[in-house]
Amino acid sequence: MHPLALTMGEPAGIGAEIAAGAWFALRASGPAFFLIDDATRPFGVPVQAIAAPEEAAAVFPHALPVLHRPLPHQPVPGKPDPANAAAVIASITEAVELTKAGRAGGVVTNPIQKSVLTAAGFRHPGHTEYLGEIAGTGVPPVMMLASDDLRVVPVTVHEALAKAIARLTPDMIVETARITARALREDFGIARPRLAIAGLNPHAGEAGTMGREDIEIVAPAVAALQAEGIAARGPMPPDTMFTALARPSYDAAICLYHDQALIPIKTLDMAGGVNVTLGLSIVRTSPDHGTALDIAGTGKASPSSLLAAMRMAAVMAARRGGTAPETPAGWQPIASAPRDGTRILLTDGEVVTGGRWVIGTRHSGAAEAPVALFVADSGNDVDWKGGPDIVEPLYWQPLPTPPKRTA
Ligand SMILES: NC(=O)C1=CN([C@@H]2O[C@H](COP(=O)(O)OP(=O)(O)OC[C@H]3O[C@@H](n4cnc5c(N)ncnc54)[C@H](O)[C@@H]3O)[C@@H](O)[C@H]2O)C=CC1
Ligand SMILES: NCC(=O)COP(=O)(O)O
Repeated sequence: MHPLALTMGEPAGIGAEIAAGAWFALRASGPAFFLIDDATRPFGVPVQAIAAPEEAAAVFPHALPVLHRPLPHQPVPGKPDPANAAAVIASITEAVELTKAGRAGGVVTNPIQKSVLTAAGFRHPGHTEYLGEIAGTGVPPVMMLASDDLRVVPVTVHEALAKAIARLTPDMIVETARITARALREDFGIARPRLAIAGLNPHAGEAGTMGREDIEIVAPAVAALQAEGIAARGPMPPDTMFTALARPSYDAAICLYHDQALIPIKTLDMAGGVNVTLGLSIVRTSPDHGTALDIAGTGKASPSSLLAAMRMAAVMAARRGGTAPETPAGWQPIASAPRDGTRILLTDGEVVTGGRWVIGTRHSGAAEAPVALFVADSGNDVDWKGGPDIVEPLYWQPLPTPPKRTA
C-alpha cells in the first residue's frame, strides 16, 4: 500500500504535534504516511522535506516525511491566522488528488478550525461535505465515528439542531442507513450489518404522547430498510441504546443529529475514536477531536486518536485494494484458530475482548469460510434477530491467562 496522506489541518492547532507523535509511534511498524505541511515548522522530531509522495516510504523509518507546502505566515499556537486558510484547504485538496491518482493510499485529515475557514470563504461546513464534492460517488457523504465498541452515524450533521429536526425525513434516514450498511460490509468486513435506528423524542416518543416524529418519520424508515433486507431496528429510545448492555446488539447506531451520535462516542472513547467518511471513492479517516487550540504548543496533545485513524485508514485501503494487512506480531491467521477460548482481531483492527468468541464455519453454496460468533457469558447466543452475527475475523490469539493471586 502507498503511504497515507496526512493534511496539515489548522496550523495553530495541535495538528503538527500529533503528526509528530504519530510518526514516532509508527516509524518502525507503519502504516507509513506523509504530512502535507510547511516543513520549516518546529515539529520536535526529525523531519525531511520530500518533493513527491513516492519518496515518503524510504524516509518514514528515519524522519517524518513532509511534502513541503510553505505557509504565508508562521503559525502561532492557539491563534488561527486567516492568511493561512487557503493553504489548509489546499492540503486537503492535494491529499485527495494524490489518493485519486493512486500516489497515496488514503487521506487522513488533521482537524480544521471550521469558523476560520468559513470566514475565509470556504463554503463547506466541514471536511465531510467538501470531500463529498471532490471525491463523491453519487451518494451523499456519510459521517461515521467509530471506536472499539461503538459506531455512530449522524443523519444530519453540521447544522443548527432546530433546522436539522425540521428537515428530517424517512428518506434521509433510509439513505444514510443504506450507505452505512454497505460500508460496514465492504470497508469493515461485516457480512450482515445490524443497524440500530435512534428515536428522536424521549422514550422514542412514548407511543406518540411525547412527539409524533418517531411514529411518522423514524418508524417508516425502519420498515423501509427491513423491506430491503437490511437488519435495522428502531426507533430505539436514545437514552438507553448506548448502554454497555445494548451496544453489542448492533454494528452501528444511526442517529438523527450530530450530538446524539457524538456525545456517546466521545464520552466513551475520545482517545480511540475515529471519524471516517463513508460513500467516497477514496479512504478518508480523521481523529475524532478538534483543533484543541487551548493546549496547542504545550505538548499535552495526545496522538492516540490520530494513530487509530491511521490504522483504520490502512486497513480500509488494504481491503479496498484486495490485500489483507500483514499479520500483526503476536497474532495468528484465523484459519488455524481453535473453536473456543480465543481473542479475535477483527478485520477493521478492532480487538474483541468482551464476552466470548467462538470460531465457526460459514457455508455459502459450496464455499466455507471461518467466522467468529459472539456468545454471551451465560453461554446463550445473543438475540441476533435474524441469525447469528457474522463478522470477518482475521487473526486470533489465546485469551490472556488471569494473573495468579499471591496472597
Ligand atoms: N475533523 C475536524 O476537522 C474537526 C474539527 N473540529 C473543530 O475544532 C475546533 C475546536 O472544537 P472543540 O469543540 O473545542 O473540540 P476539541 O476536540 O478541539 O477540544 C475539546 C477539548 O478536548 C481537548 N482535546 C482535544 N483533542 C485532544 C488531544 N488530542 N489530546 C488532548 N486533549 C485534547 C481540548 O484541549 C479541549 O479541552 C472547532 O472549530 C471545531 O469545528 C472539531 C471536531 C472535528
Ligand atoms: N464533530 C465532528 C466534526 O466536526 C468532523 O467534521 P469533518 O470536518 O470531518 O466533516
